[in-house]
Amino acid sequence: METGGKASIGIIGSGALGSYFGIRLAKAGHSVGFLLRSDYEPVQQRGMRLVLAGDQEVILPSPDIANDPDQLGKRDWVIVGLKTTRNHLFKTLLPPVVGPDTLLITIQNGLGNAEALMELFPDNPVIGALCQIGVNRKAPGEIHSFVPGDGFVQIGAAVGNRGNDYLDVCQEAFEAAGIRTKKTASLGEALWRKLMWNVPFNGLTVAIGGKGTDAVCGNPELRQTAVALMEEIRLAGNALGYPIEPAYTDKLMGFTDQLGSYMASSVLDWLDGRRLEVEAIFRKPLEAGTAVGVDMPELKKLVEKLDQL
Ligand SMILES: NC(=O)C1=CN([C@@H]2O[C@H](COP(=O)(O)OP(=O)(O)OC[C@H]3O[C@@H](n4cnc5c(N)ncnc54)[C@H](OP(=O)(O)O)[C@@H]3O)[C@@H](O)[C@H]2O)C=CC1
Ligand SMILES: CC(C)(CO)C(=O)C(=O)O
Repeated sequence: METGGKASIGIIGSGALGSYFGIRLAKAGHSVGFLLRSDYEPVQQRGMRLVLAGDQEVILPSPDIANDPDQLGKRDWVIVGLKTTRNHLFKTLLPPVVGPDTLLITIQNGLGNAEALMELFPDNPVIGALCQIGVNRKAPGEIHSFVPGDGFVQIGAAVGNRGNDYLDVCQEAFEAAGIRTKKTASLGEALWRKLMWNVPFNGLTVAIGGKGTDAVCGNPELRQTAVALMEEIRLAGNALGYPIEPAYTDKLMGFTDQLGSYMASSVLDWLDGRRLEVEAIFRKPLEAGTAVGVDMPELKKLVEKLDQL
């Protein structure tokens, strides 16, 4: 797709976050096809809607939907919004929509997603999009954004991949669709910085029975554990070559204090009985940090706890 042009986009994993991107990009004039599973019939009848934090709505009365990836056909871009627990489905869901030049964009949390895409499609451009966006699917095809202003996304190319050539056009299309987008020269560093928040706050809030972030921030012992987890991740990131400064821990704690009772996506999964993304968000960082000699006792305990749930 040329700068300023419109892309043909497939959304594979049209849940909360995938639908958020798809609805915004469709409204901006791109040709977006959504792969749906359980939501297919209700969305066929009622369409899709995005309810923004101030109650404003973006409505797609008749979105282009499919319940089989073959019906979507090859796309210019494919946005992957599956939970990482479903990454084993890449090999069946993606080949029908991915052509030789299709840009693959993973909007998933955690480690290993871009790599899994590159393993299947070694010659395709791959971009990781790390979302500081908070959305929830309250009914089929009905997505609620609960971060005022919607937050933002950080995009970066996977190492050794031609995704770099697509960052500008991707940023431009996202911005034009109302998705605030920053570029990063190091997807790895951005991932480890994001893990510094996801590990303590997605993990501890589940481990204590599915609570908001204030339950961790407001309890001295849990707060100390959250800081210790952040430090373990930061040091692992440093050992892997990502220069994350010590002050970043304080910055994230200060930011989280402002959130009030925020329910991380893992808490919503846990409360709804969905599988937790333990591998991508917790176990892979533990393995990667340990492999470069960083002691991660708090993360080890957290993984053991999450495995028992
Ligand atoms: N929600 C958020 O605010 C944020 C989420 N993230 C990350 O984004 C990723 C997606 O999260 P989220 O959108 O919340 O997850 P959801 O569970 O809402 O979405 C996942 C979607 O994948 C679909 N799916 C699963 N299996 C198939 C299949 N075989 N065929 C077709 N569709 C399938 C599900 O369909 P079905 O409904 O039928 O199960 C569901 O719609 C995760 O990695 C998460 O950590 C990151 C930042 C914020
Ligand atoms: C970015 C954040 C904190 C939600 O926007 C998230 O990653 C999550 O809830 O899992």
